[in-house]
Amino acid sequence: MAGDKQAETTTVPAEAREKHARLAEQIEEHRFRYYVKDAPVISDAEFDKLLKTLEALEEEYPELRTPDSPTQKVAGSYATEFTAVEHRQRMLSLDNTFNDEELVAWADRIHRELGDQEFHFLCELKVDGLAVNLTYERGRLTRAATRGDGRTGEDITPNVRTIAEIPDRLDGDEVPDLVEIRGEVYFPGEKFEELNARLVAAGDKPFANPRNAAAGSLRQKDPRVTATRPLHMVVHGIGALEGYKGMTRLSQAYDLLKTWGLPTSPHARVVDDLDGVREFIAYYGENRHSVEHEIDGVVVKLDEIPLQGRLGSTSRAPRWAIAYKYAPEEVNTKLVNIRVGVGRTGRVTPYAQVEPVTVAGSEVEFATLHNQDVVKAKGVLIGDTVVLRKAGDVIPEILGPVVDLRDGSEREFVMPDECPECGTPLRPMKEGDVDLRCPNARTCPAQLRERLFYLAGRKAFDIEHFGYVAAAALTKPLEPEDPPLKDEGDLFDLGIERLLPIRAYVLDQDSGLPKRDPETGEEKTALIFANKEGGPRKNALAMLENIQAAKARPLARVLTGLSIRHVGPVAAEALAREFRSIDRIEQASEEELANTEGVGPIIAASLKEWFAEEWHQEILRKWRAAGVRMEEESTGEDEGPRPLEGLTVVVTGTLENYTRDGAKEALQTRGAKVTGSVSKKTSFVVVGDNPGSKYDKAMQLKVPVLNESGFGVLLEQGPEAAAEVALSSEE
Ligand SMILES: NC(=O)c1ccc[n+]([C@@H]2O[C@H](COP(=O)([O-])OP(=O)(O)OC[C@H]3O[C@@H](n4cnc5c(N)ncnc54)[C@H](O)[C@@H]3O)[C@@H](O)[C@H]2O)c1
Ligand SMILES: [Zn+2]
Repeated sequence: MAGDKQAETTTVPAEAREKHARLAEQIEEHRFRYYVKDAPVISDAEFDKLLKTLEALEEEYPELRTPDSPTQKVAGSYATEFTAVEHRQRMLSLDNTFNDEELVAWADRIHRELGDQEFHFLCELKVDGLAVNLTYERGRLTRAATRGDGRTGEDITPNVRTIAEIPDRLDGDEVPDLVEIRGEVYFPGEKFEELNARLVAAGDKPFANPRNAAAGSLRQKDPRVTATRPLHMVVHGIGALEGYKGMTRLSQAYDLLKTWGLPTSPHARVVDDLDGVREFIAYYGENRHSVEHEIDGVVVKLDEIPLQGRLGSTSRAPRWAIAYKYAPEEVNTKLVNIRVGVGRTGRVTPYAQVEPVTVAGSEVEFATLHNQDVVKAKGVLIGDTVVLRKAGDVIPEILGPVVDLRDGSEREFVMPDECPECGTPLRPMKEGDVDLRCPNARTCPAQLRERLFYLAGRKAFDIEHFGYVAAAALTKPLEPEDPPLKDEGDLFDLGIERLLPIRAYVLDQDSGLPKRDPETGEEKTALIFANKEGGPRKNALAMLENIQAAKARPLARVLTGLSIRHVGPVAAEALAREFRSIDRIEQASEEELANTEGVGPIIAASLKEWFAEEWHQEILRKWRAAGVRMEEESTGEDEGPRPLEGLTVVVTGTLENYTRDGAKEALQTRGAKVTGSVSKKTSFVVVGDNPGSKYDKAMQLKVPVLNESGFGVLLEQGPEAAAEVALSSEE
């Protein structure tokens, strides 16, 4: 019986054996593309899944776990362009964990092995680059090599010598006879696009992501090419060591390496227990992008070097260290199309439409591309498989193409000459600008739709039930041909009769594209405001009611709703507070506007431009006629007397009894205008400690200057009394 049982467990079904062989071959192929060609065709997450599948298969049929299996080896190989060199001590990989349970299991095992021994965890960042081994003999860099298969790497000494951060000679007299320094070479993310732009311009292959760029840049046949690449290194370990004693803690060894001039990481941290490790993991999970290099996780190590030796290693990884991997932010997907969108201010931007993929927990179908130069710089073609990245809450972006998967059917993106929504020829925003713009601001359906959507949004009129679909339907219905809104001027005159017959596409707010029926794939159209019986929908009536209610919104919101360039909610608040009516804003000189705190010259110019446009004036006329608020209503609190009306005051330096905002408010509630710069028209300059150049300017222009007690006089007794106590340049 016992014999039978054995036979059962050791017989691997042919099917499993074949599956194993197939997977192993695929894995080796991907490793070759990744480590030797620096051009993987699948994402790391996909690759890890293949490896996990293989591991699971070997778990089920341990017989398959031969020393040759990809699960048992340090991944990697070496290319024939380089001379093969043996590492003195093997370069290992790391075991991975993806959750707390696995981390606890790893730590438990250490506790078991070490018994009562005290030990510490050293937490480091897992730098996403490629491993290098630097050999220093008597303080001189004699060789640099890639990891290769862990025993044999590629000699890349001349290339590594081009990296400024890596010293040719170690500082200090007390250096070992021989030491192998292990570290990670990385390519900084913010330089990545620039590199691809250069490569594409020269007709070369762009890289898919910064990690591949690091590997590809370092592993150049010609080190002069490497020298042009902004490579950096972080030290993360020590291999062979001869003629040096007394390294007992890895963290202290790093401090020592630092004194030798090696680039150690400022982020490593020693902690006492797993809670400390968890904190470190959580912190960098949140702040993953505040670091100078890409990270794909955290590496936790046993800090005590002698104890590391006691734990030892498997054939591929040390037992005294483990990598905790964060959720992947990069996936591969197909670039289905590059479309162009028209924004609220008419800016026309290309964006990528990709085959929907899930990344960092959400489904992504669109990614930003900014402008046509960015599309070129990234070197992506329509139809490419691309690496898409979604980092935290940031809008998804395309890193680069997977060039090796091209089949010739891909095509280049061509920026259209005409607005995709209204056909107007596009123009640069300003002379020499890359960004193009649809100049048809008034009636371009895209611009009007975006303006209306913004106007109805939280920051402006805040009109409930007036969403993107309604904005689109009111400006570009399928039926009737004539839209109820020519521009936003007509908004407050809308009545239900005009709305009922409207049929339109149901638009997706993110893309501006019609939503599709999931079954038929057809673009959805609907009667937007009428119900099946042809009567008004509840939502439509509520929307109309809310539109009417919105007429009484505070002036700042009305201003925001006008979509004047650069005038967002903050500037609108400043304008409303200062001028208190649209008429007064219009009548103010550009200089007055520019001198208003929170406004400035750019907004001032933009306001002047806006008011000069006839159709904008018509919007104001119509809104006024409809009863939209055009003046700030005086609130109870600041309705008191305004003894400082007509004065312009500048506050500079630090006051003892007032914050800057407090001083400003005290002036404004009394009717004074507070500006940021001193001119001849300034009535008073209030100076605290360390006033700086505004004080000098006041002296120069002979503007009365008040110290803090003089400021008190101004507030309490008014301008005449204040003038008496003012300092002036005569004194
Ligand atoms: N997309 C593909 O086709 C493909 C193919 C092969 C491998 N890969 C990816 O490569 C990785 C596997 O590579 P691996 O076997 O080298 O293991 P690994 O990258 O998961 O971990 C080992 C390596 O981490 C590096 N490292 C970074 N920071 C470190 C630190 N602070 N301390 C110690 N080491 C640090 C070292 O270079 C070490 O060799 C996986 O992410 C895998 O997805 C992808
Ligand atoms: Zn247009």
